Amino acid sequence: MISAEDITRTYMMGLVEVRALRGVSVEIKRGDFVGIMGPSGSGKSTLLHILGLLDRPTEGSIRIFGKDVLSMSDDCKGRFRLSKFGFIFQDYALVPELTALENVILPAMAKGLSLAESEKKGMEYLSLVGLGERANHIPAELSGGEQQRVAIARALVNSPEIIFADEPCANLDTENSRAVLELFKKINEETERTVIMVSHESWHKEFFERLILLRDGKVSSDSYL
Ligand SMILES: Nc1ncnc2c1ncn2[C@@H]1O[C@H](COP(=O)(O)OP(=O)(O)OP(=O)(O)O)[C@@H](O)[C@H]1O
Repeated sequence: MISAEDITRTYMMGLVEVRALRGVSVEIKRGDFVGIMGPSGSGKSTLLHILGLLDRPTEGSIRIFGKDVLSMSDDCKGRFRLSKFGFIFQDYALVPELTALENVILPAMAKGLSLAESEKKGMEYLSLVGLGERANHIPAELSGGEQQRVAIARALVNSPEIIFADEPCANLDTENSRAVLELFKKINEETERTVIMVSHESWHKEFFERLILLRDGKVSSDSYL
């Protein structure tokens, strides 16, 4: 489903070259629950952003659902992301002035659904993450764990086939982290959604089905657990 070959990503910091990825090849199958782990600076977020089409590699090729995604225009990539991908970031990235429901429906409205349809779907996903009763609260009135669950509902609202999560538990305590991981596992098992998640907590491994370890911008191991 995702086939990435020989991905490199070099950043220029003035005259200094930072080689974040040095030739990464991965094949991700439909329904995989993949953890990407490795030391700080090993290239985990860079790889996630590249696979999620939020960043371009310096070299390499990526096919997603058989499409050569790197040759797409930015507009086309945007539409592709909106219909096929859901993103969850460590800082939740919610709009502070909007209610939980209004935040959740943003991708559905951007995709062209009517307000009524978007709200119906939004409520469905807020209920799925256990926040049906908090739909009219703004982020400041919710705990960190609740805000992350709103972000998860938002990532799911367009029924994406692939969920990309960049350290989604970084700001959560163990109990809330476990709730988020259990939710991913449930979504993965019940709907065969692919989940690709960056983490640096070794206990998260018990939830993953497959673990890709990065070291110095390369894959140091890749195995089903
Ligand atoms: N926008 C950027 N400009 C310059 N260098 C960058 C940029 N983004 C990442 N890097 C560098 O690329 C390397 C890999 O970064 P990346 O964030 O992918 O690592 P990571 O494994 O996710 O790290 P962490 O666990 O600390 O978040 C690091 O050396 C980082 O400093």
